[in-house]
Amino acid sequence: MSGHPAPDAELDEALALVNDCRDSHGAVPRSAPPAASAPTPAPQAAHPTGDGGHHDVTSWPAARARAARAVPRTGGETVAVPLDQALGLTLAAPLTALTDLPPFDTSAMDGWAVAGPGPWAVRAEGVLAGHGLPEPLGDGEAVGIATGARIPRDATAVLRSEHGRIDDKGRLLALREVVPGQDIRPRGQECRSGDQLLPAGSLVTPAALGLAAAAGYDTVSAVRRPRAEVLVLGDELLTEGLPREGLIRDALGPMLPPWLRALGAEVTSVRRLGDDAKALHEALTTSTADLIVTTGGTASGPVDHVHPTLHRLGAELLVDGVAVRPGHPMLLARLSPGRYLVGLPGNPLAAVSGLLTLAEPLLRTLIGRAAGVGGGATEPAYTAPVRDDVQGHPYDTRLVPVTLRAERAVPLRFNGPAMLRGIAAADGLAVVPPGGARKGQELEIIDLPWAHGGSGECFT
Ligand SMILES: Nc1nc2c(c(=O)[nH]1)N[C@H]1C(S)=C(S)[C@@H](COP(=O)(O)OP(=O)(O)OC[C@H]3O[C@@H](n4cnc5c(N)ncnc54)[C@H](O)[C@@H]3O)O[C@H]1N2
Ligand code: MOO
Repeated sequence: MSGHPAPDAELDEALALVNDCRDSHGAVPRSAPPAASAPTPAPQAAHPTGDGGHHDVTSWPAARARAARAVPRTGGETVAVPLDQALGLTLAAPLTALTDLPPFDTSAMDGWAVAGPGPWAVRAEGVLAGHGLPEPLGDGEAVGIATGARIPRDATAVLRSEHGRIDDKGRLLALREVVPGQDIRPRGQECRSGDQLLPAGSLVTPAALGLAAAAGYDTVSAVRRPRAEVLVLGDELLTEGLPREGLIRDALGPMLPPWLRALGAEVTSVRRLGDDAKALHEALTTSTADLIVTTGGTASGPVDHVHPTLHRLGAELLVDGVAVRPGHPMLLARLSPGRYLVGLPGNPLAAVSGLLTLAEPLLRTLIGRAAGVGGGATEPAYTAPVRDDVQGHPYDTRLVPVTLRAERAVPLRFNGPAMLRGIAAADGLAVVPPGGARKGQELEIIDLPWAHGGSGECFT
């Protein structure tokens, strides 16, 4: 579709790392001036949309901010979730300790609990973790104790097993100086009952689950995952086998559900509707999802049914076209209070762009993790210097797949709107301001869910 020559065929490698960041439609001449310092984009881009000019195009930062603010900050519904199902959710309320931690004075080491200065007479029966309350110690007495066991009343210290010796009269001798309180973890050392351990809005991580359990929780109060439904439009799409006779494989049906899950949604269904306006209308009127994500059909071709269907439904278009490449026909609509639609362009990298520009900020607010939203950014901005000059669009932001090497962002080839080869090897998308970027310029990086660790844990 772009009409660009294929990348250098001699460099037939999985991904070459070059400064080859052409616009898909050849809209940017090679002489387009790279920006020495990035201009601040205007809230509304002033240039024509290229699709008939039927709407105002929103700047990329403004589109993200609008998507983040489309939903009330209160976020979604609060639910009590058992700990084993809460990973990846957001805390709807602060995690407050239900107990002191530790809940009682405990021994930090295996050895003896001792009372007063030694040598000590050693009791016959020791104290183990999880057992009943031991008898108080008298002055000059010691009792064998295990790590985690309750400290007997009136004990003054714990002597580690390697620091004590039983003499031939059966008395315990200290081989080191004994400091009062040593190796005793006093009740409440970590927290007192009622202390806030994590604020509302925190991600429930494996560590948070451990902390919640230690602090007495069986369930946590979390924000319900927003329900998302994916509607894949297009008569040309195959779900299996090789492309043939003008038909191509659907790349978005397999890609979007796990990605939406990584952004916090519960994907209830993926439906392939073809280019059928009636089916689309019916799907939009009957869906109970919080978020419908459509793919394709956003432009103004003869079978691009998204705009006419939204118009017919009286939906409120919150964002209708964004000054970003790829992906500029993306849109965000409110179907009714609490029900949203993100229209992703059909070109696969353009769809990724729409997902990260509109669906991500919207979902962040819906899952209650929008605390950091301000001035349009949906997360605290994170930047990296770009390794090479990057060609820009004269008016629009560009999102360019990059890998991060030695703390520099390396632009990847195969970044055309219809290509997934670059993004599949990327760690993030660099945000290239209108006019382009110079080698060494700090660019905002949008992280991809798999960028850290690659364990797949993000796709819960
Ligand atoms: N006259 C104009 N035509 C187009 C414009 C424009 O401004 N004026 N914009 C172009 C841009 S940019 C994009 S992006 C696309 C957006 O098109 P749609 O959202 O209407 O998507 P389709 O036309 O249905 O498909 C576009 C392209 O993507 C392929 N596709 C669609 N779905 C999938 C899928 N699930 N998996 C893989 N590939 C998919 C489809 O076959 C087309 O090649 O419009 C331009 N046109
Ligand atoms: O080029 Mo289209 O940018 O949005 O694929």
